[in-house]
Amino acid sequence: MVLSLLPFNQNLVIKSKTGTGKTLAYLVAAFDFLMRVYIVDPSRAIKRHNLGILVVVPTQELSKQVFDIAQKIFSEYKLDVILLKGGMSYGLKSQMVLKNRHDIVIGTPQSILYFSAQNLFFGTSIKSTSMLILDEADKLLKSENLIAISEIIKKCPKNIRTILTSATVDKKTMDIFGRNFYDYKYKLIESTENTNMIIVDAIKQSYIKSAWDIQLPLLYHVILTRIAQANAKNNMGCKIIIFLPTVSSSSLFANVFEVLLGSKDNIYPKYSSAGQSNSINIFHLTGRVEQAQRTDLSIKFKTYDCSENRSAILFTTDVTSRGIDYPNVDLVLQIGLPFNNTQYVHRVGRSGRAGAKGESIIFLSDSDKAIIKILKESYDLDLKINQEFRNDVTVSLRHALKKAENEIEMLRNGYYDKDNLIANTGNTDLNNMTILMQKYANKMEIVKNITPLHDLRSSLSSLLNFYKLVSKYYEIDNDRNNLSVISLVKLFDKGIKKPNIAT
Ligand SMILES: Nc1ncnc2c1ncn2[C@@H]1O[C@H](COP(=O)(O)OP(=O)(O)OP(=O)(O)O)[C@@H](O)[C@H]1O
Repeated sequence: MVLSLLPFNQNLVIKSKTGTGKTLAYLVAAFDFLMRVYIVDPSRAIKRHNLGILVVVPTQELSKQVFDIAQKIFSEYKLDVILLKGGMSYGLKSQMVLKNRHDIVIGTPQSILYFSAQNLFFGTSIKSTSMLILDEADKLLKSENLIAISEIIKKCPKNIRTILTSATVDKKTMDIFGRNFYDYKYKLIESTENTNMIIVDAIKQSYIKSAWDIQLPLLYHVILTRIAQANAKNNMGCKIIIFLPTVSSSSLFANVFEVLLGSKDNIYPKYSSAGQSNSINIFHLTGRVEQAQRTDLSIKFKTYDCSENRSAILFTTDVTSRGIDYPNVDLVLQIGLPFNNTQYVHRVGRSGRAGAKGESIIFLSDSDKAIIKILKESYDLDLKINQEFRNDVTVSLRHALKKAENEIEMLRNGYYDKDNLIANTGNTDLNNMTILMQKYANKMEIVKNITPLHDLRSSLSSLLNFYKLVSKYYEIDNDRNNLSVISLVKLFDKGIKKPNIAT
């Protein structure tokens, strides 16, 4: 679509649903533009300190992803693509910029500003930029990034050509851009007539009613059900992304599921059901993970091979919600609320990419319900309750969990034959909630003993802070909600001391 509008003489705003190929579209448009610049003024193509295209993206992961695609297009024509990535030594970055031409430079606002301040040559070359691209423009023009973007734009020439893109770019974004930077005329390219519909139809969306004191066992049930269903079909595993509101809560959940499902810390390997423990890999990626490790994790999850019943589960925060293209993600789960309606859209859009089918389920406690109305109003989206994991499933799960915990209590007090209990947990019949919860409760004993109290504490206070922050947006009753979130502690009640959390 973008190509059909070429040659163009205008700024572009590219808006299309998540996962429909905006990156390639803007890179091809940018490539075409740069070729025209070089034909009109061949000296620009050979001068070392001219910058052709500057691509600004919100995260390091996204900058690497755009770099990989840009290299495929630009390198064919011996054009230089430079990635300003975090964690590179200053000397190495300097060398790259000095040695190479600057046909296309990709970075986050922070890496671009850092490097332009540190390196005189890059600082000078940015003044000659021909085209500026803001990928995930609505995110980049939010208050937290606005100062940095403003600094970058001040360094660029006044007559610069621009491309702004995102699935959720809207008039408000364009107004912010126009008001703060240029008196802006642009050509809007939209891939859909119904501008409200931002999520592709191929993603099946639903919600599950889930109070915080049941989140972990219910999540365990949902994950194992989906994996069993995938295994039954051609021995394939699942790729699942699980979003949590904060870094600490995502760490807590990742650590718990590492024990519940992963191969590490599997203290009693013989209790794991056949083919399960070694075939589920837990990944954990947040902004607090060191950059080199983040890149490594990201590549491993992206290229994960789900054949032979192998599954990968990524616990993450919004660092992964925008633009990141992990192919073949079967399921996106959200525990609790996203920051706002656009974050919901971007998270869901990690599934169902490039025409693939996908699924999204959000776990909502009673206080979280306002999001259903907000999604209806903003995107005309009818989020329906999930029929497979309805209330009666939660009720029977609660019942089975209580029974399993009582059994363990009896075992602890010497009333049960340990081997008898363990033998039950080896059963793989997921339809049998009693057995499933026995298995869960048994593993949770390990979790409770190894989870540091301070992890539980920091996870809870981060959740409470997050909900306080978004309570106005979602019209949440803070006091009621706090009690609900704190009930997550119940899941850790035995084995470790209950923390005293101030509300
Ligand atoms: N012409 C094409 N034919 C087939 N696949 C394509 C085409 N263009 C892009 N893709 C693939 O589509 C997937 C999604 O592309 P991309 O990441 O650019 O989506 P996006 O629209 O930017 O999504 P988001 O809004 O989530 O950032 C990628 O795996 C990409 O390789």
